[in-house]
Amino acid sequence: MKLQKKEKAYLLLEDGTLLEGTAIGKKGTRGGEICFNTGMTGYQEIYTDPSYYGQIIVNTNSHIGNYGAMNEEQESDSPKINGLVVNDYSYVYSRKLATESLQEYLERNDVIGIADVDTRMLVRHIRSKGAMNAIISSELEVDALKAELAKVPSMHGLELSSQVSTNEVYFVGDESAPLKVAVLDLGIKNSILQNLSSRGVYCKVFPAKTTFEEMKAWDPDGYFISNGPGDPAAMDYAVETVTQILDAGEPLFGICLGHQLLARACGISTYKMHHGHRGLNHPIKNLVTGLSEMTSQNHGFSISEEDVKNSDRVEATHVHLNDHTVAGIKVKGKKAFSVQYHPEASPGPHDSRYLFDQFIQTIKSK
Ligand SMILES: NC(=O)CC[C@H](N)C(=O)O
Repeated sequence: MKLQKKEKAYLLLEDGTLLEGTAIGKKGTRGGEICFNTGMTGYQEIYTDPSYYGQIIVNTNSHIGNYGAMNEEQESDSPKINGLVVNDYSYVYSRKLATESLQEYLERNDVIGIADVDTRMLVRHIRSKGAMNAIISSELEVDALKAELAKVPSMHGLELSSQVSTNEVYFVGDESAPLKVAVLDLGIKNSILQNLSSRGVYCKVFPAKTTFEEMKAWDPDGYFISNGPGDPAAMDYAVETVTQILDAGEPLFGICLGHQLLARACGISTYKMHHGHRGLNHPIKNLVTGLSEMTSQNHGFSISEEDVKNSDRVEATHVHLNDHTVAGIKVKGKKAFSVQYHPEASPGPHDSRYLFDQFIQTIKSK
């Protein structure tokens, strides 16, 4: 093992909180919205989930890096987080299948991070003060850092999907599969596409700003609206696409950002949560079956409970048992439904994968 020389890094929060730690990953300075994920495993899947684009992630699990990194655990082509905050960082790894250390992986992919931070204190701080911007630096002193932090845009009102979506159309699955689904890529995770293709779905993945007419020209059996980063209130272009899919009466399934956009297309407003839901053990109740499921979550916006209650267009199908936020909806009289959480897991429990089967049943009943 190469001996690591410890270099200082700072983490500065928008409310003035300043923490000192050790620089990890690539050296440099980068800001974003700070949020925490409570998952005990799956760090590489989290860092490569494009929904985290623009955000600095704090892992609450205190040991990070100890099982290294490997290609099969990428949820997109590279890490998408703007920064990483951890407590006990491991430069060595002890998993046979891993191909490199987390340090090699982060350096190679330009991810800036800080270790040796009291993450328990930091998480309690974010949980009581709410989501805010922050900046990590291994090169600037505090005054210069304050000036850089002031330039970091607020997540409120930010459109980010078009920056992480594919530029070119591509296909996933077997061309001779029985079903064809048009996928609107707003920052999609690989495991969603795997969950569809392994169930006999041939997927054509379209860039974020594709219109309904362009997708329809392929003559798909159904439409999927993906997860992704940013504020759904800044995505009228995608709300328009979803509205047209609904008007055409086509089967539609949305996950996370896709859920928020389906809600907006039905006149339900979205709002920024105090500090969001990010972890692998969020309890959800399915209001149709009465059964509960443990879910993987990653969202900082939510759809209005009040609007859903008063809506004659949608009904709630799932509720989050910790705070009673709406976790799933279906559109009355349509073949369209969505969930706020991640049935594909990766990382996380597999309780909710039945939703992919439900989508396929919905398409078949067309
Ligand atoms: N995972 C997602 O799709 C996140 C959706 C949205 N960007 C949010 O933070 O709520």
